[in-house]
Amino acid sequence: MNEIEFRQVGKRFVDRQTGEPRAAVTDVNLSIRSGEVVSIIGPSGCGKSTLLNMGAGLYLPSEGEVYVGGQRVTRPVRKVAFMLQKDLLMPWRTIRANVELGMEIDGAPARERKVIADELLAKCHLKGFEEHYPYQLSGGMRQRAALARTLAVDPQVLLLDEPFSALDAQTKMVLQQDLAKMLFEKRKTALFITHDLVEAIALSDRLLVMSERPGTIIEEIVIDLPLRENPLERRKLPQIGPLQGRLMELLKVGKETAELH
Ligand SMILES: Nc1ncnc2c1ncn2[C@@H]1O[C@H](COP(=O)(O)OP(=O)(O)OP(=O)(O)O)[C@@H](O)[C@H]1O
Repeated sequence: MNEIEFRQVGKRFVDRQTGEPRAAVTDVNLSIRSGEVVSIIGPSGCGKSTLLNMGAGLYLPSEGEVYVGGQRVTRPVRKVAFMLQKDLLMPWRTIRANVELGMEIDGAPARERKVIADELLAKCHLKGFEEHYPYQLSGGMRQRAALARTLAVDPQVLLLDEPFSALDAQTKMVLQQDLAKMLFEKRKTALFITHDLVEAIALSDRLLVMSERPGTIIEEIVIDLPLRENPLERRKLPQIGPLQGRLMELLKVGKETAELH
């Protein structure tokens, strides 16, 4: 079954300079099967976040339709969780209370919330930090807490907008490993945005490459490699280099700088 589907989706925003509507994305068609992890890569400003916002029901498409779990998305839906570069933890709540937030809104009993939150925090290597406040944690630990909070509501679909881009390289790789493992074990569907080409290859079943604004999908690349549940090992495969090279060609990385010289 297709868990996420975009049918001829376009989105226009009013241009701040001209006051006229201007297309941010155009004619986007994509289908993501249940349990698949798909990454979107593309130049800055091509509309990646706009696509994710439409998937989450935060923006409505100007044209076309978005479906999640077979249902048309017209407002934020419960089965979709969003994770951003900023952890958005509430500073006045403990880490456990932050993880419990979504379950609290859903009306889950306190005992059940605590069991689920503590289990997820342990999986995210935050055992012993349940009673700490966000300011007492490092950036990487806060992002782990944000991941635990995202998973606590047991969403069908995860929309991840550059969740690790603010982290240092080593912390990022460890978090990718945790995320990949959990997505694999729980058979979650995920749509992931990143500027990091190796991260995209290491984590995904498939990549969608977007053009410059107005963004549309110009290429689909199936990552026919093992070890999706273990990106630390997948990174070491010899196919990674050539795949990265192909993506750099598609994104014309370095071409503009070369022209300047
Ligand atoms: N709410 C808005 N109002 C007006 N213009 C917007 C709005 N949101 C996005 N845009 C414009 O739409 C285009 C696509 O933005 P978007 O943030 O989706 O791109 P992106 O590919 O995620 O960028 P980046 O890689 O830099 O994060 C940009 O030119 C942006 O300025």
